[in-house]
Amino acid sequence: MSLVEVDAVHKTFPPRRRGGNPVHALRGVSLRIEEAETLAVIGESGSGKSTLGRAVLRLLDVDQGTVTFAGKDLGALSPQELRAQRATMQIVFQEPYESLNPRLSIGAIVAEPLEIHNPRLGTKEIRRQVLETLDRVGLPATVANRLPGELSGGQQQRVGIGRAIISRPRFMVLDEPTSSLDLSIRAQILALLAELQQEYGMAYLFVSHDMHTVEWVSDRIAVMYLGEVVETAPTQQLFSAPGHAYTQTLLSARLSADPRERHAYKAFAGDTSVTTAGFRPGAAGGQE
Ligand SMILES: Nc1ncnc2c1ncn2[C@@H]1O[C@H](COP(=O)(O)OP(=O)(O)OP(=O)(O)O)[C@@H](O)[C@H]1O
Repeated sequence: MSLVEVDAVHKTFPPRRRGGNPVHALRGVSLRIEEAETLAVIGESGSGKSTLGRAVLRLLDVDQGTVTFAGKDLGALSPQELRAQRATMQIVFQEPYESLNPRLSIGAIVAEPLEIHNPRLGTKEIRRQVLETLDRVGLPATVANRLPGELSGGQQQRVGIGRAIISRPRFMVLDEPTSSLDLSIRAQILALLAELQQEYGMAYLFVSHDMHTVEWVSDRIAVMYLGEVVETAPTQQLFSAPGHAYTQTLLSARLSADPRERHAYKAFAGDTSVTTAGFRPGAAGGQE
C-alpha cells in the first residue's frame, strides 16, 4: 500500500462565463506517492496540476474516482474526520502573501493548525512550539509579533512552510512553492524543504512547471497534459529517456531556459549547506 493512492479521478469545473464551456481539469488521473518520496507533477499552465494537488488533499470535491491516504478513502470521511486527517496532510502555496491572513501576527498564523488539531494544548506550550518552528524554518523569534506584510517574500514563504509543518504532517503538497520568489531565494527555500523532508520523513507532491526545479527535487515525475497524466517515471529515467512526445517538448524547452536559474539549482544540488548559510537559527531571516 502506498501512502497516497489516487485512482481515476475526474474533476470538471462549470464555465467561468455564461455561454462558456465546462473545463474538464482532471481526466481520470491515477498516481501513487510513497512514504518520504517526492513526486513532482509537471506540465504547462492549465494542465490541471493545482487542481490535482487540491483534489489529493480533498480541498475540493472530485466528480469521480478515489483518493486514499494511509489506507483511508478520503471521500468516505465525515467533515469532522477529514478535518482531523488534515493534521497529517498540509499544503504550501505559490503566493505566500495571499495565503497568509494579513491581519494576523506571524505567531498566530503558525499556531493556527496546532490550535485546531490539538485544542487541549496550553498557551505556553503553543508558544514554545511556534518559536521552535520559526527557528526550524530559519526565522528569528522576533517575527512572531509581526504581520505578513512586514516580511519579504522569502520570509513569508518560510512562514507558510512553518504553518504547514507545525502539525508534523506525513505528506505535503507544495504548489509551486518557489516560483513567486527571486532566483537567489529559491534555492534556499528548496534546500529548507529538502532538510525538513529528511528530518521528518515527509512525502511531497511537488507541483511545478519548471523542469530545472523538478530535476533537483524529485524522485519521480508525473507529466500532465490537458488533465491527464501522460507519463510517470523516476526522475533520471524521464530525463534520459522521455517516453511521451509531450515530455520531449518540455525537455527541449528546458535547454533554452535562463542560465542564471540553472546556476541557482546547481548550487542547490551541489551543496545544501551552502544554500542555508545565513539561515541558522537566530542569525536568520534578514537577508531575504
Ligand atoms: N475554480 C475554478 N473554476 C473554473 N475553472 C477552473 C477553476 N480552477 C481551475 N480551473 C480551470 O481548470 C484548468 C486546470 O487549472 P489548474 O490551475 O489546475 O492548472 P495548472 O496546471 O495548475 O496551471 P497553472 O500552472 O497556471 O497554475 C484550467 O483550465 C483552469 O482555468
